[in-house]
Amino acid sequence: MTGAEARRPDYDLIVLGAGPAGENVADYATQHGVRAAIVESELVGGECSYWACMPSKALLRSGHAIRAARRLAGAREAVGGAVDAAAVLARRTSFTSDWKDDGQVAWLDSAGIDLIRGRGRIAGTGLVRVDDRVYSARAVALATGSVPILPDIPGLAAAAPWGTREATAADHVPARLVVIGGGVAGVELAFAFASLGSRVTLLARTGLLDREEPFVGDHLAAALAEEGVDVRLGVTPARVDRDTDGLVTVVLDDGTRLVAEELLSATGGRPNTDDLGLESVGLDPGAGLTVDETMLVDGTDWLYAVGDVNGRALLTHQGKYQARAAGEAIAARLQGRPVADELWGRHAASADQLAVPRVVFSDPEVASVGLSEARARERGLHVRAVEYDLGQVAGAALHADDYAGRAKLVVDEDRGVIVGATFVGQDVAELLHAATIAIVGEVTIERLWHAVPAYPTISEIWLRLLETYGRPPGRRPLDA
Ligand SMILES: Cc1cc2nc3c(=O)[nH]c(=O)nc-3n(C[C@H](O)[C@H](O)[C@H](O)COP(=O)(O)OP(=O)(O)OC[C@H]3O[C@@H](n4cnc5c(N)ncnc54)[C@H](O)[C@@H]3O)c2cc1C
Ligand SMILES: NC(=O)c1ccc[n+]([C@@H]2O[C@H](COP(=O)([O-])OP(=O)(O)OC[C@H]3O[C@@H](n4cnc5c(N)ncnc54)[C@H](O)[C@@H]3O)[C@@H](O)[C@H]2O)c1
Repeated sequence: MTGAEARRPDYDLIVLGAGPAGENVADYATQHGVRAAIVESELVGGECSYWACMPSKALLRSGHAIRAARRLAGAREAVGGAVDAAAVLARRTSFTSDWKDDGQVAWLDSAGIDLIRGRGRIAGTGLVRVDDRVYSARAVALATGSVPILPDIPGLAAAAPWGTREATAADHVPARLVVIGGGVAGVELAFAFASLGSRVTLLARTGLLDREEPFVGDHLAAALAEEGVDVRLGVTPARVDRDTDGLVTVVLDDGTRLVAEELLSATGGRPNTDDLGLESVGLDPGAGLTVDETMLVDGTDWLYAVGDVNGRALLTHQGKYQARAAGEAIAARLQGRPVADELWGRHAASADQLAVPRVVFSDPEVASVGLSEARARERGLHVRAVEYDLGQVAGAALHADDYAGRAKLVVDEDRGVIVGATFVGQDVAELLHAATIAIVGEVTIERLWHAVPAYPTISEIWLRLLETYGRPPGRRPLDA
Protein backbone atom coordinates (compact mmCIF):
# COMPACT_ATOMS: atom_id res chain seq x y z
CA MET A 1 0.00 0.00 0.00
CA THR A 2 1.37 3.43 -0.88
CA GLY A 3 1.52 6.27 1.63
CA ALA A 4 -1.21 8.14 -0.26
CA GLU A 5 -3.55 5.11 -0.09
CA ALA A 6 -2.83 4.65 3.63
CA ARG A 7 -3.98 8.23 4.26
CA ARG A 8 -7.16 7.87 2.19
CA PRO A 9 -10.07 8.84 4.44
CA ASP A 10 -12.78 6.26 5.22
CA TYR A 11 -15.37 8.37 3.36
CA ASP A 12 -15.63 11.54 1.30
CA LEU A 13 -18.61 12.60 3.40
CA ILE A 14 -20.01 11.57 6.77
CA VAL A 15 -23.45 12.87 7.73
CA LEU A 16 -24.58 12.91 11.37
CA GLY A 17 -28.33 12.33 11.58
CA ALA A 18 -30.57 10.49 9.12
CA GLY A 19 -33.60 12.76 9.25
CA PRO A 20 -34.96 14.32 6.04
CA ALA A 21 -32.06 16.80 5.88
CA GLY A 22 -29.32 14.23 6.49
CA GLU A 23 -30.77 11.72 4.04
CA ASN A 24 -30.91 14.34 1.31
CA VAL A 25 -27.39 15.71 1.82
CA ALA A 26 -26.04 12.18 1.53
CA ASP A 27 -28.26 11.38 -1.46
CA TYR A 28 -27.46 14.52 -3.49
CA ALA A 29 -23.72 14.16 -2.82
CA THR A 30 -23.78 10.44 -3.64
CA GLN A 31 -25.50 11.12 -6.98
CA HIS A 32 -22.27 12.93 -7.96
CA GLY A 33 -20.04 9.98 -7.05
CA VAL A 34 -19.25 11.04 -3.46
CA ARG A 35 -18.67 8.08 -1.06
CA ALA A 36 -20.98 8.82 1.85
CA ALA A 37 -21.94 7.32 5.19
CA ILE A 38 -24.69 8.43 7.51
CA VAL A 39 -24.65 8.02 11.30
CA GLU A 40 -27.99 7.61 13.07
CA SER A 41 -28.57 7.18 16.81
CA GLU A 42 -32.30 6.36 16.62
CA LEU A 43 -34.44 5.71 13.52
CA VAL A 44 -33.47 6.38 9.91
CA GLY A 45 -36.05 8.95 8.76
CA GLY A 46 -35.73 11.28 11.75
CA GLU A 47 -38.31 13.17 13.75
CA CYS A 48 -40.54 14.02 10.80
CA SER A 49 -41.36 10.42 9.88
CA TYR A 50 -42.02 9.03 13.34
CA TRP A 51 -42.90 11.79 15.84
CA ALA A 52 -43.68 14.97 13.91
CA CYS A 53 -45.02 15.70 10.39
CA MET A 54 -46.43 12.33 9.40
CA PRO A 55 -48.12 11.14 12.61
CA SER A 56 -49.47 14.60 13.46
CA LYS A 57 -51.03 14.97 10.02
CA ALA A 58 -52.48 11.46 10.23
CA LEU A 59 -54.06 12.36 13.60
CA LEU A 60 -55.65 15.44 12.05
CA ARG A 61 -56.91 14.20 8.71
CA SER A 62 -59.97 12.10 9.70
CA GLY A 63 -61.44 14.92 11.79
CA HIS A 64 -60.96 17.31 8.85
CA ALA A 65 -62.80 14.93 6.53
CA ILE A 66 -65.78 14.67 8.87
CA ARG A 67 -65.96 18.44 9.35
CA ALA A 68 -65.70 18.93 5.58
CA ALA A 69 -68.72 16.68 5.05
CA ARG A 70 -70.63 18.44 7.84
CA ARG A 71 -70.14 21.77 6.08
CA LEU A 72 -72.18 20.59 3.08
CA ALA A 73 -75.94 20.24 3.00
CA GLY A 74 -76.65 16.78 1.65
CA ALA A 75 -73.37 15.34 2.89
CA ARG A 76 -73.78 16.28 6.54
CA GLU A 77 -76.91 14.15 6.78
CA ALA A 78 -74.82 11.10 5.86
CA VAL A 79 -72.21 11.69 8.59
CA GLY A 80 -73.32 10.62 12.04
CA GLY A 81 -71.34 9.99 15.18
CA ALA A 82 -67.85 10.95 16.22
CA VAL A 83 -64.39 10.16 14.92
CA ASP A 84 -63.37 6.54 15.59
CA ALA A 85 -60.32 7.34 17.72
CA ALA A 86 -58.94 3.79 17.74
CA ALA A 87 -59.06 3.65 13.94
CA VAL A 88 -57.35 7.03 13.67
CA LEU A 89 -54.58 5.95 16.07
CA ALA A 90 -54.12 2.77 14.04
CA ARG A 91 -53.93 4.74 10.78
CA ARG A 92 -51.39 7.06 12.42
CA THR A 93 -49.31 4.04 13.45
CA SER A 94 -49.30 2.74 9.88
CA PHE A 95 -47.89 6.09 8.71
CA THR A 96 -44.99 5.68 11.16
CA SER A 97 -44.37 2.12 9.90
CA ASP A 98 -44.96 1.16 13.54
CA TRP A 99 -41.81 3.14 14.44
CA LYS A 100 -39.61 0.78 12.43
CA ASP A 101 -37.15 2.08 9.85
CA ASP A 102 -36.63 -0.98 7.62
CA GLY A 103 -38.08 0.81 4.57
CA GLN A 104 -35.79 3.81 4.94
CA VAL A 105 -32.77 1.60 5.62
CA ALA A 106 -33.52 -0.26 2.38
CA TRP A 107 -33.66 3.08 0.57
CA LEU A 108 -30.23 4.12 1.97
CA ASP A 109 -28.85 0.81 0.77
CA SER A 110 -30.33 1.27 -2.72
CA ALA A 111 -28.85 4.79 -2.86
CA GLY A 112 -25.38 3.41 -2.06
CA ILE A 113 -25.07 5.20 1.29
CA ASP A 114 -23.49 3.32 4.21
CA LEU A 115 -25.40 3.36 7.51
CA ILE A 116 -23.49 3.52 10.80
CA ARG A 117 -25.78 2.95 13.78
CA GLY A 118 -24.87 4.89 16.91
CA ARG A 119 -24.35 8.38 18.26
CA GLY A 120 -21.83 10.43 16.29
CA ARG A 121 -19.53 13.08 17.70
CA ILE A 122 -16.88 15.26 16.03
CA ALA A 123 -13.41 14.19 17.21
CA GLY A 124 -11.28 16.68 15.28
CA THR A 125 -11.15 18.07 11.74
CA GLY A 126 -12.74 15.49 9.41
CA LEU A 127 -13.07 12.94 12.22
CA VAL A 128 -16.25 11.41 13.63
CA ARG A 129 -16.36 9.11 16.64
CA VAL A 130 -19.15 6.54 16.91
CA ASP A 131 -18.81 4.45 20.08
CA ASP A 132 -15.15 3.41 20.19
CA ARG A 133 -14.44 3.77 16.47
CA VAL A 134 -13.21 6.96 14.75
CA TYR A 135 -14.02 7.45 11.06
CA SER A 136 -12.31 9.97 8.80
CA ALA A 137 -13.90 11.98 5.99
CA ARG A 138 -13.07 14.89 3.72
CA ALA A 139 -16.32 16.62 4.68
CA VAL A 140 -18.80 16.22 7.55
CA ALA A 141 -22.42 17.39 7.59
CA LEU A 142 -24.31 17.85 10.85
CA ALA A 143 -28.03 17.13 10.41
CA THR A 144 -28.93 16.36 14.01
CA GLY A 145 -32.24 18.25 14.04
CA SER A 146 -33.69 20.13 16.97
CA VAL A 147 -34.76 19.28 20.51
CA PRO A 148 -37.83 20.53 22.36
CA ILE A 149 -37.53 23.37 24.86
CA LEU A 150 -39.21 22.61 28.20
CA PRO A 151 -40.23 25.90 29.78
CA ASP A 152 -38.96 26.70 33.24
CA ILE A 153 -42.33 26.39 35.00
CA PRO A 154 -42.23 25.20 38.63
CA GLY A 155 -43.24 21.52 38.83
CA LEU A 156 -43.46 21.03 35.06
CA ALA A 157 -40.54 18.65 34.57
CA ALA A 158 -41.51 16.59 37.64
CA ALA A 159 -45.06 16.25 36.29
CA ALA A 160 -43.68 14.33 33.26
CA PRO A 161 -45.63 16.25 30.62
CA TRP A 162 -46.10 14.97 27.11
CA GLY A 163 -43.84 16.55 24.53
CA THR A 164 -44.72 16.40 20.84
CA ARG A 165 -43.18 12.89 20.70
CA GLU A 166 -45.54 11.50 23.34
CA ALA A 167 -48.54 13.27 21.77
CA THR A 168 -47.90 12.07 18.23
CA ALA A 169 -47.16 8.52 19.47
CA ALA A 170 -50.06 8.40 21.98
CA ASP A 171 -51.76 5.03 22.40
CA HIS A 172 -54.87 6.53 23.99
CA VAL A 173 -56.90 9.73 23.98
CA PRO A 174 -56.84 11.47 27.37
CA ALA A 175 -60.24 12.60 28.62
CA ARG A 176 -58.79 16.06 29.32
CA LEU A 177 -55.66 17.58 27.83
CA VAL A 178 -54.02 20.91 28.63
CA VAL A 179 -51.72 22.22 25.89
CA ILE A 180 -49.05 24.82 26.68
CA GLY A 181 -47.97 26.78 23.57
CA GLY A 182 -49.88 28.71 20.93
CA GLY A 183 -47.48 27.90 18.09
CA VAL A 184 -47.87 25.49 15.21
CA ALA A 185 -47.50 22.26 17.19
CA GLY A 186 -49.82 23.42 20.00
CA VAL A 187 -52.54 24.48 17.58
CA GLU A 188 -52.34 21.35 15.39
CA LEU A 189 -52.31 18.95 18.33
CA ALA A 190 -55.14 20.82 20.10
CA PHE A 191 -57.24 20.30 16.94
CA ALA A 192 -56.19 16.67 16.65
CA PHE A 193 -56.99 15.67 20.23
CA ALA A 194 -60.21 17.70 20.34
CA SER A 195 -61.48 15.87 17.27
CA LEU A 196 -60.38 12.55 18.80
CA GLY A 197 -62.59 13.30 21.83
CA SER A 198 -60.36 15.02 24.43
CA ARG A 199 -61.60 18.10 26.26
CA VAL A 200 -58.72 20.38 25.36
CA THR A 201 -57.59 23.63 27.00
CA LEU A 202 -55.00 25.57 24.99
CA LEU A 203 -52.80 28.05 26.87
CA ALA A 204 -50.97 30.74 24.90
CA ARG A 205 -48.95 33.42 26.60
CA THR A 206 -49.68 35.86 23.75
CA GLY A 207 -51.87 35.11 20.72
CA LEU A 208 -51.99 32.06 18.43
CA LEU A 209 -49.31 31.86 15.72
CA ASP A 210 -48.46 35.47 16.40
CA ARG A 211 -45.60 35.66 13.90
CA GLU A 212 -48.17 35.34 11.11
CA GLU A 213 -50.63 38.00 9.86
CA PRO A 214 -52.92 39.15 12.72
CA PHE A 215 -56.11 37.65 11.22
CA VAL A 216 -54.57 34.15 11.36
CA GLY A 217 -54.81 33.90 15.15
CA ASP A 218 -58.37 35.27 15.16
CA HIS A 219 -59.58 32.65 12.67
CA LEU A 220 -57.85 29.84 14.56
CA ALA A 221 -59.18 30.91 17.97
CA ALA A 222 -62.74 30.97 16.59
CA ALA A 223 -62.39 27.58 14.90
CA LEU A 224 -60.80 25.97 17.97
CA ALA A 225 -63.61 27.29 20.15
CA GLU A 226 -66.15 25.84 17.69
CA GLU A 227 -64.38 22.49 18.04
CA GLY A 228 -64.89 22.74 21.81
CA VAL A 229 -61.34 23.81 22.72
CA ASP A 230 -61.08 26.21 25.65
CA VAL A 231 -58.59 28.75 24.24
CA ARG A 232 -56.96 30.99 26.83
CA LEU A 233 -54.82 33.78 25.45
CA GLY A 234 -52.37 35.91 27.40
CA VAL A 235 -51.95 33.36 30.20
CA THR A 236 -48.90 31.64 31.62
CA PRO A 237 -48.82 28.58 33.88
CA ALA A 238 -47.37 29.50 37.27
CA ARG A 239 -47.12 25.94 38.66
CA VAL A 240 -47.79 22.34 37.64
CA ASP A 241 -48.33 19.26 39.83
CA ARG A 242 -49.16 15.64 39.10
CA ASP A 243 -50.89 13.83 41.97
CA THR A 244 -50.63 10.18 42.94
CA ASP A 245 -53.73 9.35 40.86
CA GLY A 246 -51.91 10.68 37.81
CA LEU A 247 -54.04 13.81 37.42
CA VAL A 248 -52.22 17.02 36.48
CA THR A 249 -53.14 20.37 38.01
CA VAL A 250 -52.02 23.54 36.24
CA VAL A 251 -52.27 26.78 38.18
CA LEU A 252 -52.30 29.84 35.91
CA ASP A 253 -50.77 33.20 36.74
CA ASP A 254 -54.27 34.57 37.39
CA GLY A 255 -54.88 31.84 40.00
CA THR A 256 -57.16 29.66 37.82
CA ARG A 257 -56.70 25.90 38.39
CA LEU A 258 -57.04 23.42 35.52
CA VAL A 259 -57.12 19.66 36.03
CA ALA A 260 -56.41 17.14 33.28
CA GLU A 261 -55.29 13.58 32.63
CA GLU A 262 -52.41 14.86 30.44
CA LEU A 263 -50.44 18.02 29.84
CA LEU A 264 -48.63 18.70 26.55
CA SER A 265 -45.70 21.09 26.37
CA ALA A 266 -45.41 22.42 22.81
CA THR A 267 -43.22 25.45 23.36
CA GLY A 268 -40.77 25.32 20.48
CA GLY A 269 -37.45 23.70 19.73
CA ARG A 270 -33.78 24.64 19.56
CA PRO A 271 -30.97 23.35 17.34
CA ASN A 272 -29.57 20.05 18.60
CA THR A 273 -25.88 20.85 19.05
CA ASP A 274 -25.64 18.99 22.37
CA ASP A 275 -22.64 16.76 22.87
CA LEU A 276 -21.52 16.96 19.23
CA GLY A 277 -17.85 17.54 20.05
CA LEU A 278 -17.88 21.00 18.45
CA GLU A 279 -15.32 22.25 20.94
CA SER A 280 -12.82 19.73 19.49
CA VAL A 281 -12.67 21.90 16.36
CA GLY A 282 -12.75 25.26 18.14
CA LEU A 283 -16.50 25.90 17.87
CA ASP A 284 -18.58 27.04 20.84
CA PRO A 285 -21.53 24.63 21.21
CA GLY A 286 -23.55 27.29 23.07
CA ALA A 287 -23.19 29.86 20.29
CA GLY A 288 -25.16 28.00 17.63
CA LEU A 289 -23.89 27.24 14.14
CA THR A 290 -23.80 29.97 11.54
CA VAL A 291 -23.61 28.83 7.96
CA ASP A 292 -23.18 30.38 4.53
CA GLU A 293 -25.67 29.87 1.70
CA THR A 294 -24.22 26.40 0.94
CA MET A 295 -24.60 25.41 4.62
CA LEU A 296 -20.81 25.52 5.20
CA VAL A 297 -20.18 26.38 8.86
CA ASP A 298 -18.45 29.76 9.25
CA GLY A 299 -14.72 29.49 9.87
CA THR A 300 -14.41 25.96 8.42
CA ASP A 301 -13.93 24.52 4.93
CA TRP A 302 -15.14 20.96 5.68
CA LEU A 303 -18.05 21.17 8.17
CA TYR A 304 -21.67 21.72 7.09
CA ALA A 305 -24.87 22.14 9.15
CA VAL A 306 -28.14 21.32 7.41
CA GLY A 307 -31.81 21.32 8.48
CA ASP A 308 -33.14 22.21 11.94
CA VAL A 309 -29.64 22.14 13.46
CA ASN A 310 -28.66 25.39 11.74
CA GLY A 311 -31.79 27.16 13.03
CA ARG A 312 -32.61 28.84 9.69
CA ALA A 313 -36.09 27.39 9.09
CA LEU A 314 -37.28 24.50 11.24
CA LEU A 315 -39.34 22.74 8.57
CA THR A 316 -38.82 19.48 6.73
CA HIS A 317 -39.20 20.83 3.20
CA GLN A 318 -36.77 23.68 3.90
CA GLY A 319 -34.22 21.30 5.45
CA LYS A 320 -34.46 19.09 2.37
CA TYR A 321 -34.02 22.14 0.13
CA GLN A 322 -30.88 23.16 2.06
CA ALA A 323 -29.70 19.56 1.77
CA ARG A 324 -30.01 19.55 -2.04
CA ALA A 325 -27.90 22.71 -2.21
CA ALA A 326 -25.36 21.47 0.35
CA GLY A 327 -25.07 17.93 -1.06
CA GLU A 328 -24.28 19.25 -4.52
CA ALA A 329 -21.95 21.97 -3.14
CA ILE A 330 -20.01 19.35 -1.15
CA ALA A 331 -19.61 17.22 -4.29
CA ALA A 332 -18.53 20.25 -6.35
CA ARG A 333 -15.92 21.33 -3.79
CA LEU A 334 -14.55 17.81 -3.31
CA GLN A 335 -14.28 17.41 -7.09
CA GLY A 336 -12.77 20.85 -7.72
CA ARG A 337 -15.77 22.13 -9.67
CA PRO A 338 -17.07 25.71 -9.33
CA VAL A 339 -19.68 26.42 -6.66
CA ALA A 340 -22.66 28.58 -7.67
CA ASP A 341 -23.43 30.21 -4.32
CA GLU A 342 -24.75 33.51 -5.66
CA LEU A 343 -28.40 34.50 -5.00
CA TRP A 344 -30.62 31.77 -6.55
CA GLY A 345 -27.49 29.87 -7.63
CA ARG A 346 -27.67 26.06 -7.85
CA HIS A 347 -25.72 25.62 -4.60
CA ALA A 348 -27.34 28.42 -2.56
CA ALA A 349 -30.39 28.00 -0.31
CA SER A 350 -31.62 31.52 -1.16
CA ALA A 351 -35.30 30.73 -0.54
CA ASP A 352 -34.52 30.40 3.19
CA GLN A 353 -34.28 34.18 3.33
CA LEU A 354 -37.04 35.10 0.90
CA ALA A 355 -39.68 32.46 0.35
CA VAL A 356 -40.22 29.89 3.11
CA PRO A 357 -43.62 28.20 2.65
CA ARG A 358 -45.44 27.35 5.87
CA VAL A 359 -48.61 25.30 6.29
CA VAL A 360 -50.46 24.73 9.54
CA PHE A 361 -52.72 21.71 9.11
CA SER A 362 -55.42 23.04 11.40
CA ASP A 363 -59.02 23.49 10.28
CA PRO A 364 -59.07 26.09 8.76
CA GLU A 365 -55.63 25.57 7.30
CA VAL A 366 -53.10 28.38 7.41
CA ALA A 367 -50.78 28.66 4.41
CA SER A 368 -48.22 31.42 4.13
CA VAL A 369 -45.00 32.16 2.31
CA GLY A 370 -42.42 34.92 2.41
CA LEU A 371 -42.87 37.96 4.63
CA SER A 372 -45.85 39.09 6.65
CA GLU A 373 -46.60 42.79 6.25
CA ALA A 374 -45.02 43.55 9.64
CA ARG A 375 -41.81 41.61 8.83
CA ALA A 376 -41.54 43.29 5.43
CA ARG A 377 -41.77 46.73 7.04
CA GLU A 378 -39.21 45.71 9.68
CA ARG A 379 -36.86 44.89 6.79
CA GLY A 380 -37.36 48.40 5.47
CA LEU A 381 -39.32 47.38 2.37
CA HIS A 382 -41.79 49.86 0.89
CA VAL A 383 -44.84 47.62 0.79
CA ARG A 384 -48.59 47.79 0.24
CA ALA A 385 -50.84 44.99 1.41
CA VAL A 386 -54.28 43.90 0.23
CA GLU A 387 -56.74 41.50 1.90
CA TYR A 388 -59.87 39.75 0.72
CA ASP A 389 -62.60 37.63 2.28
CA LEU A 390 -62.17 34.12 0.86
CA GLY A 391 -65.81 33.30 1.55
CA GLN A 392 -66.77 35.78 -1.21
CA VAL A 393 -65.02 33.70 -3.88
CA ALA A 394 -67.43 31.46 -5.83
CA GLY A 395 -65.16 28.41 -5.67
CA ALA A 396 -64.88 28.70 -1.89
CA ALA A 397 -68.63 29.14 -1.42
CA LEU A 398 -69.16 25.95 -3.44
CA HIS A 399 -66.44 24.14 -1.49
CA ALA A 400 -68.12 24.58 1.90
CA ASP A 401 -71.36 26.17 3.10
CA ASP A 402 -70.54 29.34 5.07
CA TYR A 403 -66.88 29.08 4.03
CA ALA A 404 -64.83 31.28 6.38
CA GLY A 405 -61.39 32.43 5.29
CA ARG A 406 -59.18 35.34 4.42
CA ALA A 407 -56.22 36.03 2.15
CA LYS A 408 -53.55 38.70 1.96
CA LEU A 409 -50.80 39.69 -0.43
CA VAL A 410 -47.85 41.89 0.52
CA VAL A 411 -46.46 43.75 -2.49
CA ASP A 412 -43.04 45.38 -2.74
CA GLU A 413 -44.03 48.67 -4.34
CA ASP A 414 -40.52 49.46 -5.54
CA ARG A 415 -40.20 46.27 -7.58
CA GLY A 416 -43.88 45.59 -8.30
CA VAL A 417 -43.62 41.99 -7.03
CA ILE A 418 -45.18 39.96 -4.23
CA VAL A 419 -42.99 39.35 -1.16
CA GLY A 420 -45.56 37.64 1.06
CA ALA A 421 -48.86 35.78 0.83
CA THR A 422 -51.16 34.33 3.49
CA PHE A 423 -54.30 32.23 3.10
CA VAL A 424 -56.57 31.00 5.90
CA GLY A 425 -59.49 28.73 5.12
CA GLN A 426 -60.53 25.17 4.40
CA ASP A 427 -58.16 23.40 2.01
CA VAL A 428 -56.00 26.42 1.21
CA ALA A 429 -52.70 24.53 1.58
CA GLU A 430 -52.70 23.62 -2.10
CA LEU A 431 -53.09 27.32 -3.05
CA LEU A 432 -49.71 28.08 -1.56
CA HIS A 433 -47.36 26.85 -4.23
CA ALA A 434 -48.68 29.38 -6.74
CA ALA A 435 -47.64 32.14 -4.33
CA THR A 436 -44.25 30.53 -3.75
CA ILE A 437 -43.64 30.44 -7.50
CA ALA A 438 -44.72 34.08 -7.86
CA ILE A 439 -42.26 35.16 -5.14
CA VAL A 440 -39.30 33.02 -6.23
CA GLY A 441 -39.91 33.87 -9.89
CA GLU A 442 -40.33 37.59 -9.05
CA VAL A 443 -43.38 37.63 -11.29
CA THR A 444 -44.57 41.23 -11.62
CA ILE A 445 -48.07 42.22 -10.60
CA GLU A 446 -48.59 43.36 -14.18
CA ARG A 447 -47.79 39.86 -15.49
CA LEU A 448 -49.87 38.17 -12.75
CA TRP A 449 -52.98 39.73 -14.31
CA HIS A 450 -52.34 37.30 -17.18
CA ALA A 451 -52.29 34.25 -14.87
CA VAL A 452 -55.98 33.39 -15.12
CA PRO A 453 -57.49 31.28 -12.31
CA ALA A 454 -60.06 28.75 -13.53
CA TYR A 455 -63.70 29.36 -12.63
CA PRO A 456 -65.05 28.37 -10.13
CA THR A 457 -61.94 27.44 -8.13
CA ILE A 458 -60.75 28.83 -4.80
CA SER A 459 -57.74 30.12 -6.78
CA GLU A 460 -59.97 32.93 -8.01
CA ILE A 461 -58.87 34.60 -4.81
CA TRP A 462 -55.82 35.67 -6.86
CA LEU A 463 -58.02 37.71 -9.22
CA ARG A 464 -59.93 39.27 -6.31
CA LEU A 465 -56.68 40.24 -4.58
CA LEU A 466 -55.31 41.74 -7.81
CA GLU A 467 -58.53 43.70 -8.33
CA THR A 468 -58.29 44.97 -4.75
CA TYR A 469 -54.68 46.00 -5.36
CA GLY A 470 -55.60 47.74 -8.63
CA ARG A 471 -54.26 47.18 -12.12
CA PRO A 472 -50.93 48.92 -12.76
CA PRO A 473 -51.04 51.35 -15.72
CA GLY A 474 -48.73 49.11 -17.79
CA ARG A 475 -47.76 49.64 -21.41
CA ARG A 476 -50.28 50.68 -24.05
CA PRO A 477 -50.94 47.77 -26.46
CA LEU A 478 -49.41 49.63 -29.42
CA ASP A 479 -46.14 50.10 -27.49
CA ALA A 480 -45.71 46.34 -27.24
C1 LIG B 1 -45.18 17.85 16.15
C2 LIG B 1 -44.38 18.35 14.96
C3 LIG B 1 -44.99 18.39 13.72
C4 LIG B 1 -44.25 18.85 12.61
N1 LIG B 1 -44.90 18.91 11.42
C5 LIG B 1 -44.23 19.38 10.35
C6 LIG B 1 -44.87 19.46 9.08
O1 LIG B 1 -46.04 19.11 8.93
N2 LIG B 1 -44.16 19.94 8.04
C7 LIG B 1 -42.86 20.34 8.18
O2 LIG B 1 -42.27 20.77 7.19
N3 LIG B 1 -42.22 20.27 9.37
C8 LIG B 1 -42.88 19.79 10.45
N4 LIG B 1 -42.24 19.70 11.65
C9 LIG B 1 -40.81 20.06 11.72
C10 LIG B 1 -39.96 18.87 11.20
O3 LIG B 1 -40.24 17.71 11.96
C11 LIG B 1 -38.48 19.20 11.27
O4 LIG B 1 -38.25 20.44 10.64
C12 LIG B 1 -37.66 18.13 10.57
O5 LIG B 1 -37.83 16.87 11.17
C13 LIG B 1 -36.16 18.51 10.60
O6 LIG B 1 -35.42 17.57 9.89
P1 LIG B 1 -33.89 17.32 10.25
O7 LIG B 1 -33.42 16.26 9.30
O8 LIG B 1 -33.17 18.61 10.29
O9 LIG B 1 -33.90 16.76 11.73
P2 LIG B 1 -34.62 15.49 12.38
O10 LIG B 1 -35.79 15.04 11.62
O11 LIG B 1 -34.82 15.85 13.82
O12 LIG B 1 -33.53 14.35 12.27
C14 LIG B 1 -32.34 14.40 13.00
C15 LIG B 1 -31.81 13.00 13.17
O13 LIG B 1 -30.53 13.06 13.75
C16 LIG B 1 -30.39 12.02 14.69
N5 LIG B 1 -29.30 12.42 15.60
C17 LIG B 1 -29.28 13.46 16.47
N6 LIG B 1 -28.08 13.57 17.05
C18 LIG B 1 -27.31 12.59 16.51
C19 LIG B 1 -25.97 12.20 16.69
N7 LIG B 1 -25.15 12.85 17.52
N8 LIG B 1 -25.51 11.13 15.98
C20 LIG B 1 -26.33 10.46 15.13
N9 LIG B 1 -27.59 10.80 14.92
C21 LIG B 1 -28.08 11.86 15.60
C22 LIG B 1 -31.75 11.92 15.32
O14 LIG B 1 -31.94 10.65 15.92
C23 LIG B 1 -32.66 12.15 14.11
O15 LIG B 1 -32.98 10.93 13.48
C24 LIG B 1 -42.92 19.25 12.78
C25 LIG B 1 -42.31 19.21 14.03
C26 LIG B 1 -43.03 18.76 15.12
C27 LIG B 1 -42.36 18.70 16.46
N1 LIG C 1 -47.15 22.12 10.05
C1 LIG C 1 -45.88 22.36 10.33
O1 LIG C 1 -45.09 22.71 9.47
C2 LIG C 1 -45.39 22.17 11.74
C3 LIG C 1 -46.21 21.60 12.71
C4 LIG C 1 -45.73 21.49 14.00
C5 LIG C 1 -44.46 21.91 14.30
N2 LIG C 1 -43.68 22.44 13.32
C6 LIG C 1 -42.32 22.93 13.63
O2 LIG C 1 -41.86 22.31 14.79
C7 LIG C 1 -41.22 23.25 15.61
C8 LIG C 1 -41.82 23.22 16.98
O3 LIG C 1 -43.18 23.69 16.94
P1 LIG C 1 -43.75 24.56 18.11
O4 LIG C 1 -45.17 24.92 17.82
O5 LIG C 1 -43.45 23.87 19.40
O6 LIG C 1 -42.84 25.87 18.06
P2 LIG C 1 -43.22 27.39 17.79
O7 LIG C 1 -41.97 28.14 17.97
O8 LIG C 1 -44.01 27.53 16.54
O9 LIG C 1 -44.24 27.77 18.95
C9 LIG C 1 -43.87 27.76 20.31
C10 LIG C 1 -44.98 28.44 21.10
O10 LIG C 1 -44.72 28.23 22.48
C11 LIG C 1 -44.86 29.47 23.15
N3 LIG C 1 -43.99 29.45 24.33
C12 LIG C 1 -42.64 29.41 24.32
N4 LIG C 1 -42.20 29.39 25.59
C13 LIG C 1 -43.28 29.41 26.41
C14 LIG C 1 -43.48 29.41 27.80
N5 LIG C 1 -42.45 29.42 28.65
N6 LIG C 1 -44.73 29.43 28.28
C15 LIG C 1 -45.78 29.45 27.42
N7 LIG C 1 -45.67 29.46 26.08
C16 LIG C 1 -44.44 29.44 25.59
C17 LIG C 1 -44.47 30.52 22.13
O11 LIG C 1 -45.02 31.77 22.46
C18 LIG C 1 -45.05 29.93 20.85
O12 LIG C 1 -46.40 30.28 20.70
C19 LIG C 1 -41.35 24.61 14.95
O13 LIG C 1 -40.16 24.93 14.33
C20 LIG C 1 -42.42 24.41 13.92
O14 LIG C 1 -42.19 25.15 12.74
C21 LIG C 1 -44.13 22.60 12.06
